[in-house]
Formats: sequence, C-alpha cells, structure tokens
Amino acid sequence: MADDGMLLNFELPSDAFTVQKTFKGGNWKDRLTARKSAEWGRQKAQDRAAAATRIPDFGEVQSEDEEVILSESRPSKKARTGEAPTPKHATAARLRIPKEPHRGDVLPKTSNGEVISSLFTFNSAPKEAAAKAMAVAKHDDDDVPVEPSNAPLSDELATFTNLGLSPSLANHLLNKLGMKAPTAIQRKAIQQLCAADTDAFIRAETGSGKTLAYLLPIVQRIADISKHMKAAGQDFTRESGLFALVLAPTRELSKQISTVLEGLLSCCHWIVSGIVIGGEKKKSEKARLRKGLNILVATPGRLADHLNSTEVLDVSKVRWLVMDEGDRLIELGFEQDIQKIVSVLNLRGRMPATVPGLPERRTTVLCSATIKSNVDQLRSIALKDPVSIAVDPSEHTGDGSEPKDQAFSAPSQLKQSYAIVPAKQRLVTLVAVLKQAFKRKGTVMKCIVFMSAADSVDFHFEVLVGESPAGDDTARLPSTNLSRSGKIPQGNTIAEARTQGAAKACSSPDSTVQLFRLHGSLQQLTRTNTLKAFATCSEPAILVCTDVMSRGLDLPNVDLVIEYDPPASKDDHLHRIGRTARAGKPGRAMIFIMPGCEEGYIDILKESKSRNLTRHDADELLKKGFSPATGVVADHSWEQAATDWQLDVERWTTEHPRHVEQARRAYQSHVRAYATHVAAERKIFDLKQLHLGHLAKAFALRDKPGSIRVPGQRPSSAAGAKGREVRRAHAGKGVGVNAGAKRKGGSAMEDVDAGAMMDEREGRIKMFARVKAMGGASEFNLG
Ligand SMILES: Nc1ncnc2c1ncn2[C@@H]1O[C@H](COP(=O)(O)OP(=O)(O)OP(=O)(O)O)[C@@H](O)[C@H]1O
Repeated sequence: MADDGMLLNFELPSDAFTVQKTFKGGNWKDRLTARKSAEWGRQKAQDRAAAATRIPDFGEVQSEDEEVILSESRPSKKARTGEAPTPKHATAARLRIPKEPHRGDVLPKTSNGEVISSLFTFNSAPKEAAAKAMAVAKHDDDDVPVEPSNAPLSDELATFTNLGLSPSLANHLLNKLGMKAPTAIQRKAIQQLCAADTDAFIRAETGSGKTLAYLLPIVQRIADISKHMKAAGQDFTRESGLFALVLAPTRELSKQISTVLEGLLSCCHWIVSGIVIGGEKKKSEKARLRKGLNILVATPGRLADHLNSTEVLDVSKVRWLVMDEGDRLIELGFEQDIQKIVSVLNLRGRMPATVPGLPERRTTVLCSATIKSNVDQLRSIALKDPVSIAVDPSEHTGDGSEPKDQAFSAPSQLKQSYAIVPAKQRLVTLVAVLKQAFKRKGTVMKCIVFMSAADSVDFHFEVLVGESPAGDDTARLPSTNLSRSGKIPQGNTIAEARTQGAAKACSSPDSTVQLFRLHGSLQQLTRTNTLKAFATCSEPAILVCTDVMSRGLDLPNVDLVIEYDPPASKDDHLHRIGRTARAGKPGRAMIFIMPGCEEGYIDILKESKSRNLTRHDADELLKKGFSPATGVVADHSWEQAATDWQLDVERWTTEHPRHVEQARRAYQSHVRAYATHVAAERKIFDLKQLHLGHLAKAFALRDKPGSIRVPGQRPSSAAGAKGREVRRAHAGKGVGVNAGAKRKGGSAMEDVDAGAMMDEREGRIKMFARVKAMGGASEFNLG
C-alpha cells in the first residue's frame, strides 16, 4: 500500500515496469535495489492485468479492493445521445460516471480515488427458502377481512356500567371521550380490579386500551372512598391522601398516562392527580407534592429520589401500585428503584389508616403487551399471588386454536410485510417506499421509521430533508457548534439542531410531507415539542426515531410503521409495530431484511401470528417508488432514476466535510447497534455476515469500510455495543444494574432519570459505561 503510493508519486514513465532496463553506475547496492524494484513492478503489473480480466459471478462477495480494480479496468459506456442533459446527468458527468449504468456496470472511481459501485451489481441474492416463503406469504395476503383484535367490543352487554363503573364515569366515557364500549382486556381488568384486591398481571396486545384498563378501576375505587368519607362526615380533598402510584419507564409515557388520567378525572374534579418525572426543578415538584395529590404518575428514578428527600411525600395510604410496561422497567435497570419504592410502601403501609373505605392491602398491577407471567424479578419484588388478566386467545385466533406464545401476538388487523433489500440498496429503497406511501394525498397520513441509533436518525433526517433551510449547509447549526473547517466538533453537537423540515425526498408536487426526528440525545424540551408537533401535524408526516418511541406511545393516525433497522429483540418488534393498528383501526408495518441470514427473521415474523404477512423485493419497491407518476414507464428507467438519486446523495455527502462526518458516525453507530441483538437472534443478525462495503453505500459513503473513522463519537454511543449485552446479562442474572452506580454518592439517580428518557440503547450504554468506570461491571469486559 505504501509502496503503491510512492511509485505513483515518482511519476515514472508508463513503460517503467514493462521494458527491461539495465542500470549502470552507482555502487552495487544501488544497482541491486533498482533491479529488485523493476522486478517487483513487473509482477505487480501482471497481477493487475490478471485481476482485470476476471469477472466475478453475480452475487459473489467482493472485497472493496476488487471493486477498485474492476472499476479501473472497465470502459465507460457511451453517453446516451439525443437527450437533453438534465441536472442529474450533469452530476454524473462531473463524477465521470456512465450515464446509463445498468446491471453489470461498476462505476469508476472519482478523482479522489473513491469507489462508486453500482446499486445493482454484486448484491446477495435471497435464499431459496425465502422464495418458498414468498409463495406462502402471497397466499396469506389474500385479502380476507379480519376482525380487529384490539377494538372495543360490539357485544350489547359489554358496557362500562355492567363492569362496575358508576353511571357518571360511564357517561363521561361515552359523552366526553367517545368510548361506547370497553375492549376485551378492559372488560376483564375492570371487573377484576373493581371487585378484588389481588395483585395482577395485565397482558394484552398493543393498542388494546391497557391504560384505561388499570386507570378506570383505580378512579372508580377512589371515587368510592370519597363516598365513604362523605358518609362518615369527612371531606375528600387532595390532602386526604395519596392512594395510587403509576410507574412508567419514560417521561413521554408518564406524560401520556397523566394526560389520559386528567381526562378521566374531569368528571370527578375532587380527585387530584400529579406527575413527577424529572426534567424540571425538583423544587417545583416538591411544591406540587406538598399541596397534596391523590394519584401520582412517576418515573421510578424520580419517585425513589423523592422518597429519599421529600418529607411531605406520605405513601402510607397508597393502595394501588401500577407498573406500566413492567418488563421494560426491569430491562432498563429500574429494578433497584422499584425494590426501594416497594419496601418503603411496605414499611409505611403498615401504619393504621384512618380513611373510611380504604382497602386493607395494596394491589400491585404489572402491565405490558409482552410481559410474561413468569418474570421472576418482578414476581419476587412486588407481587403476591398475582392473577393473570389476559384476553382469551381463542377470541382472536378465530379458529379457536391456542397460539404458541400468548405474549407475542400483533393486532390481527395489522398488515405486516417484509422487504428483502440488499445492503447497498437500503437507503434508496427506503426513499422508494416513502415516495410510494405518500404518492397519493391522504393515502398515508403518518409514518414512523425506526432506526437503531441516534446518529443514524440524524443522518437520515438530513438526507430526506434534502437541503438546508437557508441554502447554506452550515447555517442550521449555531456557530458555536461548528469548527472553522465546518466539521462537527467532537461530541453531540448536531443533536439540538432542527427536528422538523419538509421531506423533499418523498414529497410530491401536490403534497408536502413533513419530516420529524426524535431520539434520546435530544433535550427533553425539544423531544416534547417534536412529539407534540408530529402528533398534531395536519399534513402527511414522517417521524424518524429510535426505540425511545417504541413503547406505549399513542400517536393518532399512524398508518405505517417501517422498521428500517431490525429491532433488538422480537418483543421490541411487537412494540414498534404496535404504534399503528390501535384500538381496532387498520395499520401497516414493514421491516427491512437483508438477503442471507437475516431471512431467518421471517420465521419470527410468522410467530406474531400476522395473517397478512407479505413479502416485497427491492426491485419491486424501487420500480414503484422511482417510476414516473404519469406517462409510459420506459424499461429500467426506474433504475436510472434510483441511481441518479443515490449518486446525488453520495455527492451531497462527500462534497461537504460535515455531511461526510455525519454519514460516518451514522454508519459506525449502526454497525455497533447491529452487534447488540439479543443472543437468541444473533445468528440471524450475524455481524460477520454483514458486507460492510455494501452497507457503507447505504450511508452514501464511498470510503472503504476500514478507512471510515470518526474523530470523536457521540458520547452516549461511544461505549460501543457491549453495553446492551451487559444489560441483558444483568437482566438475566437478576442483578441490579445501577447498584454499583448508586453506591457512589447518588449520581445514579440522575443516570436513571436520564436513562428513563433516553433512547434505550444509548441510555443503557452510557449507564453501563459509568458502572464499569466505577469498577462495578468489570466482569462484562466493557470496551
Ligand atoms: N374502550 C375504548 N373505546 C375506544 N377507544 C379506546 C378504548 N379504550 C382505549 N381506547 C383508545 O385506544 C388507544 C390505545 O390505548 P392505550 O394506549 O391504552 O393502549 P395500550 O394497550 O396501552 O397500548 P400499548 O401496549 O402500545 O401501550 C388510545 O387512543 C385510547 O384512547
């Protein structure tokens, strides 16, 4: 490599290594060196000639070096004649790219020696098995109308009053909240929790109304307490006592639960609720607690903190404790906080209560779409002889058959599909899918695209927006955030740049699509505002985000979920796709899978009992997305259009140091995240099988993978992928992950609250890095 460079720099004559030369003069050492150098050069030239004549088979995996050699050896195709040059062609000309690349073409190197490989060559072919699955999938796709599994019940007897709710609460649901009948899980949960004081697991599909399933009985029971107090001549006020606690893993979810609760309480205004989730001054939270609350929604870290330091927080009358997304609370390492909260509740709950109608014992409820009743940690921490409240599977399978894994089923009306897309074509296919989805105004109102890393979200946001608002790429960042060279300085600097823009890449002339980005590295205020803006946006909109958005959030009118990067586990998959097809509404979800071992994921998709599983191929999607909307579609014109788009993005990336750095960060973070799949799925997502060179093209990079380096990494992702493995190891062993951190002066409390609101992968990685730094997790070998 070094020799190559030297030889080029010496500007040797073209025949330097082909004509035998006799060296005269100098001493014997000089003559020997000259002869050896000439022999080496001849050998090198012969090797190159041999390599240039060898054409790899279609699908053969090629190293980047081979691609370079091939691209040098192939003559460019002649330019098409008789066609007015378009700006796209001008781009191709500048890069000296053949104007009509087609299958088999490998585009040449740019003047700086970067490789431009064709989108359509040397891609891995799908496995035979996938082709068979396609036949099955197509069969499954027969549009048989499917009864929604998470819709409100249509049974005449299924009314809220029949379940034990007061007529005033039932009327409020009907008249103010537009809810005529309960869903299946609500029917079961409300009946159980209104009548008994036993602990419970509530497990039901995403979007089936679990929030109201636990909130309604709590509100009803507290309303009953207020009646008892009135009968005993006592006034019920906000100071009467804190009766219920609801814990949720993220601030967003806590806020959502709190909003739903406030909506319910508007019919019984004497019951007061509040929220403590951090992100604002503890002083104002303390002030709220001091005034008195009857129901409190909180993140576990923040509540544990208040139990430590806020004396006015009296939990002696708490009789309902709910842990929403219970499995995620444990996964995120909140086990220690929950343990602490439960032991404080146990201790203070022993004090004799003087409130008429207050139940003797506390009811603890765990709730999730993927919770398994055998989660030992949860059982041992908080539950005593819990009853399992789940919807009878036969109600949904239609044929009465028992599904394999009750905790792994998607809403029946949700149409799932998978797209087999080679690494090189990922980006361009994503754009094709989005273009197609938003082609006709009103077809798709909202779409969520899940990615595995915050850097990747940032990069794709910029690519899809297409240009900077002021026409100056550096203008969007505060000047203090940029170095003089225009490069992103080390650290998390682009995080607070804009989070909304028009998605040029997938808008059509008659419909502008709005684009939003969201991840855990954004500040809380930015996150709250962005989420609100996406939820209330009246134009078609896309949200590109990490898994921070995957749990529990209920956003209106989400018609399509795209899992561009595969989820870390099959549970995460269910929660992601569950952002659509909620409460009986229709919805579609598509996951991108690469040909090869990733096709093994199709079996997992089938496990979720999707009756509408369909297969797509990249060519089909590209053709739909890149064919002109009107007029006759010329053969392969879509290939040209797709190639032009990809080249434009590559040029946009490579021509600006900031863009190239952003693309490299995204690429690196993506690869790191790829290594963090749960052990059971690592054979499917096998890092060793990943073609890094091809993957780089999906990040519009022309660098060889080995040379993709980023000066400084986003702090939260810098600790690498091992953090996830550590977390899994901890969860599996039942070890409190933040235990080590907590011993060190309470800083963990902030970690946990930060973790609660952050992108899960990033948050965990950061937290484990700290634990390791304190020597608490050395056995996990954090890199
Ligand atoms: N009985 C009902 N009738 C009509 N709509 C309802 C009913 N119950 C709940 N909904 C609506 O269904 C949607 C989903 O509810 P919710 O967020 O509680 O679902 P979930 O089961 O908790 O979902 P996830 O598992 O994703 O957290 C909400 O928009 C809610 O307003």
